[in-house]
Amino acid sequence: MQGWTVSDIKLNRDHFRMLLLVSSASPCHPLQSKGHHGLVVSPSEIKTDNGILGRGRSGLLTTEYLEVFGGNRLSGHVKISGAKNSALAVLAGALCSEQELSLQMIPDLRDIHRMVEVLQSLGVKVKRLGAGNVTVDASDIISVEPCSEVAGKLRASFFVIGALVGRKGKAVVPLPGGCDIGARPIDLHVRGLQALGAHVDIMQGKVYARALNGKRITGGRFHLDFPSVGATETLMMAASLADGETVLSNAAQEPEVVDLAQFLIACGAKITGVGTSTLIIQGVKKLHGTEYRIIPDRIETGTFLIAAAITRSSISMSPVIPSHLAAVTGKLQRMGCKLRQTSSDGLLISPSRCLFSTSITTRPHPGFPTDLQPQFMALMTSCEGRSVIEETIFEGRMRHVEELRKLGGKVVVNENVAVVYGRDQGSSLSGVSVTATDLRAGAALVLAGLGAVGSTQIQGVKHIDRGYELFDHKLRLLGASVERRASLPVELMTV
Ligand SMILES: CC(=O)N[C@H]1[C@@H](OP(=O)(O)OP(=O)(O)OC[C@H]2O[C@@H](n3ccc(=O)[nH]c3=O)[C@H](O)[C@@H]2O)O[C@H](CO)[C@@H](O)[C@@H]1O
Ligand SMILES: C=C(OP(=O)(O)O)C(=O)O
Repeated sequence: MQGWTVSDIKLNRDHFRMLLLVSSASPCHPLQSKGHHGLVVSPSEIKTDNGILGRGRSGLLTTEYLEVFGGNRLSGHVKISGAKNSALAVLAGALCSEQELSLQMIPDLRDIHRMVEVLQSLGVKVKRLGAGNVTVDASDIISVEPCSEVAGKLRASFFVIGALVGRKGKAVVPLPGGCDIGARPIDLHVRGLQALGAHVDIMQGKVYARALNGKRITGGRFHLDFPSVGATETLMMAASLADGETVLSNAAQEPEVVDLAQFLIACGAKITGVGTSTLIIQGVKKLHGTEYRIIPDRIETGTFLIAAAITRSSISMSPVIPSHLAAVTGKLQRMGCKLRQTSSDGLLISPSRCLFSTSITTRPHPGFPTDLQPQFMALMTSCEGRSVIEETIFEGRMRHVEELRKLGGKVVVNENVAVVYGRDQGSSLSGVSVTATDLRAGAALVLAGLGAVGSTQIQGVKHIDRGYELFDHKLRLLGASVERRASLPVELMTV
């Protein structure tokens, strides 16, 4: 196929939009390859002197940023979307089923789009029916190697290794991407698959796994040194289609792991101990079709609770499963927020004007979730007193600190412990341009902007779009002043 190259030209807005349309094609089916000199319009990456452009919601590529004017009080109700991390795991799990599946509450997110592309590259038929309803038909798997270019961009793509090894006896899966919050090795996935009867090699960025007997893995016993969410999910999928019994001990108990287990059970898997640290899985020959509804996103819920707290506003939200958020709501209550269930799945938060400092230590579920740590740090800068955060899950999850400092947050970090000084102790947020380095860091900066004086511009919106459905739109509906702005580059860089 012929390449599309452009050299030494200035592009006006229309040229640029045309190129963006071209470049919104799937990287798994590129429209063009690398040329000689000049700009190469690659589907995944367009370079400008501003950096690499992100993919916008409309399918166009733009360098977008969010502008938040702080100080608005929020009010009203927010609809919570389906859980990103459940939906991703269930989409991987869909590979286990030989019949069509009907999934509800699948959020419309960048990571979900990528996961769909990963499945499509394996021959899976996915139809988006709107309003979070999706059908997935993995009856005909034509490849056991997902498209590297997309799979390498998200963490959850790696989880397909379990489903493929279970269903087809082999898989070749690229090392995963995901948020840049630590080394994030995959040793537990690999050792677990070996314990279940697979031979695993890692070569040139790809993991090759195959059943030792050439056909089906056998199942086995595996103790996870750490209750890894992803490794538990990978192994649960593989074990569901193994020839024998599997016992996973020290398994993760996160609601998203439970959701995947419930989904697999609905497809005919035999799993007991769901929600505990020991999972016993009797392998079955095949899984069948089902209808399944994803749980509401507890991290999105927590983010909106913090949005209310940082603006000292009362808002309600649904659907919510309060038990999924007990560690978070407990902390908010101790800081001075009133929380009330308004219905079986509705939650109302009313913070007092003065919130007090607290301490959090991130832990596996039911402990405080690491995915809400950056957002909580933003909130702590607005409280009275000195708060302490200990991050124990990811060694690199403090990158938001530098950006919060630019906004006027006083935070001192020593290894994995951050001391956050409240507004009576030197923190005083006022708007400035900051950059999201990962998904939750981005959310934290938006929340900080809501509580800051003046205009905060958050660059790196592509990270936020990976995991929050219509984040800025939902905030606007609550009365926040948040605008998504596109900064079109004047000139594209040559490569
Ligand atoms: C797509 C998805 O569901 N992402 C979530 C999932 O990520 P993910 O599944 O990657 O997180 P894990 O629970 O596996 O990671 C937790 C810790 O275990 C370590 N580890 C993990 C696997 C392994 O083989 N070896 C190893 O050492 C990691 O480096 C990390 O320090 O759970 C995390 C912890 O709740 C969340 O923050 C992520 O949002
Ligand atoms: C870390 C996260 O996602 P991922 O594991 O996909 O990088 C997250 O959702 O906060």
